[in-house]
Amino acid sequence: MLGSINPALYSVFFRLLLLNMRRSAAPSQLQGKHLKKTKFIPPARSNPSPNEEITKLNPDIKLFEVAANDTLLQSQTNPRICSLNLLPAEESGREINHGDNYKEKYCFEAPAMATLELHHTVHSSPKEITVSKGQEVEPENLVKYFNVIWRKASKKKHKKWEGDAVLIVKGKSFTLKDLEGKDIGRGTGYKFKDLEKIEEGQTMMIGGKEIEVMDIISPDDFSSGKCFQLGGGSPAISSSSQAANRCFLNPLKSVCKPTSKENTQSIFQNCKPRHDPYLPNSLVMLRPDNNHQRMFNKNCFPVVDVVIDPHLVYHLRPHQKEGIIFLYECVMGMRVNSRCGAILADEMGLGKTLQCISLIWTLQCQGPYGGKPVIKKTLIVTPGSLVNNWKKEFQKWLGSERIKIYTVDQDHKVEEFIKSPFYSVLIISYEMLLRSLDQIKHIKFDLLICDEGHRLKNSTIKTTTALISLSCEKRIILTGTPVQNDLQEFFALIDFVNPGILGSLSSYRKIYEEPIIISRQPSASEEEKELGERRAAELTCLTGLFFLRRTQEVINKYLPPKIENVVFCQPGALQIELYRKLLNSQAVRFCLEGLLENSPHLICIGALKKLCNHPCLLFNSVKEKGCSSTWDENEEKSLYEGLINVFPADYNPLLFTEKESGKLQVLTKLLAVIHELRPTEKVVLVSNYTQTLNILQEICKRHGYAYTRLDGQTPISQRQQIVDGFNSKYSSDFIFLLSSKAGGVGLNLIGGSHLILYDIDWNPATDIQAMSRVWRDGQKHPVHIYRLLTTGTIEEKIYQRQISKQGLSGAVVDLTRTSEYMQFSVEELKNLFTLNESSHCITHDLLNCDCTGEQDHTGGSCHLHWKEYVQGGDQGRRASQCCSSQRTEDYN
Ligand SMILES: Nc1ncnc2c1ncn2[C@@H]1O[C@H](COP(=O)(O)OP(=O)(O)OP(=O)(O)O)[C@@H](O)[C@H]1O
Ligand SMILES: [Mg+2]
Repeated sequence: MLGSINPALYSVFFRLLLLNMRRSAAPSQLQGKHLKKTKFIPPARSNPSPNEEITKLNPDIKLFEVAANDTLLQSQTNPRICSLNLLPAEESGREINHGDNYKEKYCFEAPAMATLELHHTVHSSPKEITVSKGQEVEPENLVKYFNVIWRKASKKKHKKWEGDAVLIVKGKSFTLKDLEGKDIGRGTGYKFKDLEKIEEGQTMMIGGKEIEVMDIISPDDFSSGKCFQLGGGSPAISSSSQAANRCFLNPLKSVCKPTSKENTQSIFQNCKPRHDPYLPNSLVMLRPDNNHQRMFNKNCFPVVDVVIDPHLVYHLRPHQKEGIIFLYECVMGMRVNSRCGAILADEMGLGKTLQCISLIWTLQCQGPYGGKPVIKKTLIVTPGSLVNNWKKEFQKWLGSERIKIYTVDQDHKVEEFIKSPFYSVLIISYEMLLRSLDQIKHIKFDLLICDEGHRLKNSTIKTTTALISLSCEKRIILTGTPVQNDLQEFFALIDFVNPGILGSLSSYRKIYEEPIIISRQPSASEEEKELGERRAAELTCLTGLFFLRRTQEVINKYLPPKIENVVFCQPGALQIELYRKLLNSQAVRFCLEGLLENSPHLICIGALKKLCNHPCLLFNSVKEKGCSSTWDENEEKSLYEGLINVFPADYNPLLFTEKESGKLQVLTKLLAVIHELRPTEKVVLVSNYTQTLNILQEICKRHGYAYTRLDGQTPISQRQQIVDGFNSKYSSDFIFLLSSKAGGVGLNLIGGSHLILYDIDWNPATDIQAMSRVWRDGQKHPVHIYRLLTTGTIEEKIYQRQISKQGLSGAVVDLTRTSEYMQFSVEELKNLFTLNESSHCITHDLLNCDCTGEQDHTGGSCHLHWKEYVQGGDQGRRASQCCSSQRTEDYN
């Protein structure tokens, strides 16, 4: 009986396992200053004129060098740089609050690569091996690297150099690589004496190619890959990147050009910061350096401080201030010369929306040159469920008068936005964007924000190609779960925001992906490992300039505590019998023998997962397919054959009972306890399947719980209303039924303080996203997360896989990856297709926990066994495990 449940029982309700699953990403490395490299200059013009020298520093060509070495140009006197500056000269060194870690502006956390762990370890450079005779290294092992230019051997009079290359001399052999990393020449058997003598300026014939040695490359520059970035025709400016070239256009040109002399004068006279930069808490953006001014301030407007609206600053958390500075510098092309893209990959709930709103509001009203606004129109593309959430956030932070927002839905077409001069921000879902692309293409957007942008990981999908086709060069991707375990997908995100910055895909593969992947293989040699690590560090360094990720730790102190519980539930009798039968089916046996084609294991896995949720979910398939005579459904037939006899003869799936599913039984008890003991608190109940949500909805009805529901069928226009209704303190809803596919990302469900994940996904990122819906800014109560797992079944195995993957990678994984892409070995399938009935909880057994798992809970005694340990490196997080035991029968 509900009334008789002891409150203490609430806390020890089930077998618990608390695991803190994420680790902080380590900080990125400061990008070092690169030495200026000799470039590919045709020999006849080997003494460049001063102008050419400047051309060499054109960011299009010397991208990484200039990005890291801004001072190079600043120190030069350039008469074209405006000297008119309304602030006194000495002011340039004044104290203005540029945010907490302003000084370390390039030290934000870099992208953490999950499986490939592309991060952070900058290893000492490989020992330099030279060919000098005094050394004891065997000649065959000596390696030297050179920048060279090359051309085919020819007797023609007017020969042309064809390009830059890297010459690698090892012992008696050499390899010539172009700047995309491809081998373009090889040779062996050379006299050691000849190779030993190679020096700058020397020309020689090697492998049918004439080369001229430009300079020596240090082993460090070779292993980091820098020597490939800096040459002429640098991959950083590959032809794939039209947009990259467009970055050099003056971002202000459409909004900043003064139309008349008077206009110019008035700009000069009235030009002052919109907000006072000297107030104690003012947040002032970085002033453009001389290089930037030369590029973007063609009209020589006075430089004015850009100051974030104090109204916003008042609310901003420290990490949000840093985030705004980061975004500002990225989109203004101040971090990587003339590249205007950024990826803000803060973990869920850190307020990426507010950071973007602050940026939009700032750029729309201000600019560093003459105070003229940098942008006019912004396009925000977001999942359907979040369109109105964005609008609401704009209103929350800026009210409805400051900025006019237009959201597109069935009844509000893009045409309205085009016709009206009032709106400056267009918010649209990814689906609607594709439908309205023709109209959208004709609008000039100055800033593009792609929320939950991990979906752009594939450059060939329609959404990505549609967005790439928009001419806007200031692009921001927002994501709480960036693609981090696949280097190609990572490339797609990077290339979307800063097209061409990593070169072409083929050069990226040769220079970064291949060495990194090879270095991770167990068979990798020391040399390969070292090379892979160096390339990974270099890649992290480059992308870290415009990739920012902070973990939830930064907001911990503003939020109430969060308690994560993993609840292991014993399966019901019907479930066990059906489960055994499924595992004995011909389909499963064939899978284990590798005898069937077309991934039949996915059908088997799907059936087992349904069964774990509730046997009634399987009944219809069993009835239809188990008895079907259609040849096509042979595989499913062989899975379900004979199962119908396990169900009671008069079984009616509509009249399902709680007892038939261990998890459902636990769930109903849990809901009852929460309802009784915390009557003012609400529950978010999440499933990956609509059919399961139907069952959960039926449970709500049976128990008289007021509920609301959001799934894929809910019209987009109604979604925010449903969310607002639930979050309102006046709402009588006790339960929010949520489909993780439809509403797992981005939603704020702070009205609920209990979140129950009814089923588990293969991809931990999906679960983490769903779990982050309630533990967010604005939450008033301590948050309880419950993950329900059926003991001994496939659910426990998936959970273990999740933990081990996260443990290994220490970072999130790709949100969009589903089981269809998963490969299983026969061994893994054997493990998945086993029912462990002998143990109460195999996960608990694997943890080697001291607790016996056999506590007696009668009388409400709480026997919890705690272990605390520190995970990770310097920023190691506290993770807690709590093991307790309870059989579901105890609650009958
Ligand atoms: N400085 C702040 N003070 C108070 N509330 C804030 C602040 N910043 C953000 N919030 C609130 O926190 C909630 C979460 O913010 P937001 O939706 O922007 O998170 P997010 O980073 O986009 O997370 P997700 O990756 O899940 O989409 C919102 O309700 C937002 O209004
Ligand atoms: Mg968001």
